[in-house]
Amino acid sequence: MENVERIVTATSASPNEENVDRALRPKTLKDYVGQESVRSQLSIFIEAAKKRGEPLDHLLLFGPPGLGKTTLAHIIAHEMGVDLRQTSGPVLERPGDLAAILTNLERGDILFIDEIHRLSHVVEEILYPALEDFQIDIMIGEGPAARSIKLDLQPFTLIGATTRTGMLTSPLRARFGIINQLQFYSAEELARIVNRSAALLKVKIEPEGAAEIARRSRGTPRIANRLLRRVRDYAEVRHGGVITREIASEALALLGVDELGLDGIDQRFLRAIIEKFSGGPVGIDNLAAAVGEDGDTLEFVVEPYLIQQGFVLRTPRGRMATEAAYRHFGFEPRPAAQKTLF
Ligand SMILES: Nc1ncnc2c1ncn2[C@@H]1O[C@H](COP(=O)(O)OP(=O)(O)OP(=O)(O)O)[C@@H](O)[C@H]1O
Ligand SMILES: [Mg+2]
Repeated sequence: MENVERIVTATSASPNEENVDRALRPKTLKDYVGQESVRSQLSIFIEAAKKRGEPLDHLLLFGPPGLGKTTLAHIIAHEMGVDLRQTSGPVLERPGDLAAILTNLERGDILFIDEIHRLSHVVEEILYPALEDFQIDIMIGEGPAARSIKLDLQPFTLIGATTRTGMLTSPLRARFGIINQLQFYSAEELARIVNRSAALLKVKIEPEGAAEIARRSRGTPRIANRLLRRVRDYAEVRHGGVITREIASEALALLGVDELGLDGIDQRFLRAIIEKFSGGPVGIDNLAAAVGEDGDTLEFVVEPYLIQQGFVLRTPRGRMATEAAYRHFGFEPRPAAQKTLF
């Protein structure tokens, strides 16, 4: 069962949800909503690479969970007309695991490594010459008889995805020709995504219903699609299936998602800064303890959206709640709150 309180957390929860993710994934760059600058850059790079008959440059995609990194990797493969091999940092335990994949790639193929910041050092070292010269050095045999041999690879494209670009080593980062950051989506873009998903899922939805879901989706397509499915359940049981604005709004309130799309963790996070730490500044570890959540989750999943929305400031001395956060919870802003900033 999905935990209702965490409904707007973007992390993909269950294998079942991954199936839905896949079914709702746009297949072409044209159907990929939003991310204008990334999209227009990529379409030029893709066209140029195709004209030259060369593989695309290695590409790094980063941004919070659920914004469409995996989707984009698949779209690029589709647009280039090549196959995509998907793996992830933690899955590649030994150099041999990666070598096996690399030597099986065909010319122009895409290797997609999710959570690339979690590659182990020894595996990462295999990757460097592979990316640069399409060659790998592997050790054959053991002990004194061990020797290293070079293997040639077919030219390929690496697409790395990460939520935490800061954790990438600089040699690895330097080997990407293209680095793209995905941004949170606007409510209008999310409404387009909700309408598209509703059509695919054969859900009846009014434009205001889609807009309501979009507004409360934390700028994140995965959350928009998840909320759509929850609201659909509610509409089917209570209202004969059509999602109107009122029904969306009622259902979302029931799910603990407030008018701005903030869920249980967001609310506890902001309230803790305000109520337990007098508005901050407070370090992420203290906050994690107060909220009962893992610090990394707070920093890389919860906080980015709250910062983007102007509820939290990240300062050298820690996190601070802004006036907007005080007002959102109906508190009088702390008089000194803004002054301590400077
Ligand atoms: N630009 C987009 N247009 C339409 N739908 C999108 C877009 N981006 C993402 N989606 C939808 O959101 C879902 C989640 O996207 P995706 O799995 O690509 O996110 P992700 O960035 O890889 O997340 P994670 O960091 O958790 O791996 C997909 O199923 C897809 O349907
Ligand atoms: Mg992904």
